[in-house]
Amino acid sequence: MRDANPPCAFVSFTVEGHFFIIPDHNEGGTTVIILQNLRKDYIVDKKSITALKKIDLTIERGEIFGIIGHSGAGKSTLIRCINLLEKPTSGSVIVNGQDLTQLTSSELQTARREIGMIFQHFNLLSSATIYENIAFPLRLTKRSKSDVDKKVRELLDLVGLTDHAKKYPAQLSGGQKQRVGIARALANDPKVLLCDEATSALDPMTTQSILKLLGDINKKLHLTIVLITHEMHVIREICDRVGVIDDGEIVELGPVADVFLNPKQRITEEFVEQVSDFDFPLELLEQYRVMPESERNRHQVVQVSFLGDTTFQPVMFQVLQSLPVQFNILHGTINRIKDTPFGRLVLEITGEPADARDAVQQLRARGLQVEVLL
Ligand SMILES: Nc1ncnc2c1ncn2[C@@H]1O[C@H](COP(=O)(O)OP(=O)(O)OP(=O)(O)O)[C@@H](O)[C@H]1O
Repeated sequence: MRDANPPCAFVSFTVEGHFFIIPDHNEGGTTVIILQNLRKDYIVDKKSITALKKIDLTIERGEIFGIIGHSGAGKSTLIRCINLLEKPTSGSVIVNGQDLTQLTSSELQTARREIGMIFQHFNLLSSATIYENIAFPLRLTKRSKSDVDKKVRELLDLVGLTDHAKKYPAQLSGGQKQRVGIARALANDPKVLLCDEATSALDPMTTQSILKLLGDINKKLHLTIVLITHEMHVIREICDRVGVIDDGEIVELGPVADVFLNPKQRITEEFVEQVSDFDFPLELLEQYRVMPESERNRHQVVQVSFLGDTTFQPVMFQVLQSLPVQFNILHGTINRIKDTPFGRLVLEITGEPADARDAVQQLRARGLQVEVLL
């Protein structure tokens, strides 16, 4: 599990009130993106619209970082600030150790080769073949014809489109077009891939296959991926960490599993509910509420959440069997958050109230998350 605040491979210092940040070459080089105090105002009809207020964010090399938010929250502006397609009003954007806001336009052009990007509507050249679409960014770097050919064929193979090289975009499905977009974005071996709602125009099956491809590429190339989405299942499927953006601010940030298990903001709870397949019928609790108090006190209903290895370990049953209580499973599911198994059970614990409380404490002491429902 990664830290919410990953280690930084940059050193920062202040001289005469000015804040400086430079790469620390003695470190392993784990930090690839730093956004500092980022603000973006758009001016429309002489009125200012604040799209980003005060964004501070650090993204580690090799991680898949998701940004989720509702329409208008500032997601597109934020991701487009990372390659300076949008110029921030203030703040710094440090990618691969360079503050992009300080570069000349030709330096920025060079720096952008290290930052690939894919888009919701693919942005392919409709009059060029798939081969030519992928070759396009390579030709801008003055590579030899044979180098270009070798690289295009490697990329076609990577995204599974070797047999489609001679086709035109209009002859491909949406998923295949996005594969071309991915191949084109990877042509110059970028260190970062930005995904702007890359699966929003695709059906669920195709979305899965594109997310799988992005996950595989992340592992194979150790590529840092930043994606924006309004769909929590995308975050759950491939992201390591997530930032929730609301009204231009990141209101919650952390490893995906933590955010799923313990959402702190109402907006995050709403996003988590989008993908919740844990529909415990709350009316089941009614049968306890109508019991005489003396009998009701002997029943406790708890929801136990498991993450990672504990999901398949008999920890819970060992604890409950060691105490003078009986238990009964009322409801349960097992799912996955990225590669981590994640389970939830609703249990009825029957026994003396003190023993039931003891059971809850012992479960918590073993690292299980326990919420008392009744
Ligand atoms: N080019 C622009 N000119 C003026 N205002 C803009 C521009 N782009 C975005 N905005 C405004 O900035 C705010 C954030 O927009 P942004 O597109 O970044 O949000 P978003 O979360 O990506 O939304 P969506 O999911 O609908 O694309 C909104 O109020 C939007 O109207």
